[in-house]
Amino acid sequence: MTKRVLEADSFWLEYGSTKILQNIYLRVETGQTVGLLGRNGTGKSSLLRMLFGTLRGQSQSVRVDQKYLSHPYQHKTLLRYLPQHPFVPPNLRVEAACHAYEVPFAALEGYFPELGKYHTERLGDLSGGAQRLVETLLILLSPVDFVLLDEPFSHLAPVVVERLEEVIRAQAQTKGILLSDHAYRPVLNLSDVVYLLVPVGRTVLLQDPLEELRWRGYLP
Ligand SMILES: Nc1ncnc2c1ncn2[C@@H]1O[C@H](COP(=O)(O)OP(=O)(O)OP(=O)(O)O)[C@@H](O)[C@H]1O
Repeated sequence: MTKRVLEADSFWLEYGSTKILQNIYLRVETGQTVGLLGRNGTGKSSLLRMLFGTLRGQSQSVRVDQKYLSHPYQHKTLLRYLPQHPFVPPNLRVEAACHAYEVPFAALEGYFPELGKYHTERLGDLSGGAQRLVETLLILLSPVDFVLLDEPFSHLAPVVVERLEEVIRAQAQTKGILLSDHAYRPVLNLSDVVYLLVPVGRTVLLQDPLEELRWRGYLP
């Protein structure tokens, strides 16, 4: 299978006179998981939204296989994005959501048999954690080349996080996965490459992640 490469650079984002992003370079290949860490408010979610194309900054360059894309989200088989907050309409049933995202319900159930009973439930009637898990799987198992995951581990019990790590590992055989989460251990376990977003709005490619995360003040 031919490798595809997603790149972000020249991102410039200001809210009013506050600079958020200004010196960004990030690269994800299919077959690879890339971690994105950073303290609260450094701009990780903004970066992911700009990469997806739904947030426009003062400038941005998103390229796939060296070709510039102005609205990446419009390329249906290219990439999908898991936002931090619920995004599936709460009155939609799980089976209908699967259909909309082109993910067979059996695939969800295959990884998490306990989701089997929710087939005809409305998303909004699930527990917060179950809803988050279903939404994360819808994105992760989508038939696309790249997935952007913003805090996929939040709201999940540790045992579920561990199993979700396995799903990410399996999907990263063919997809490029950009993973941002404060649960840094799973991020470091899974990632082939790790970037740290440091103030003001600059990505640093980490050579020795644990060591550098300590001396840069991300870890205590
Ligand atoms: N619409 C907006 N208007 C003004 N400021 C905003 C807006 N959206 C985000 N910000 C600011 O931009 C900064 C970056 O926010 P963002 O959510 O991207 O950070 P983050 O690194 O994802 O944070 P966290 O780890 O806490 O989720 C924050 O200081 C936030 O307050």
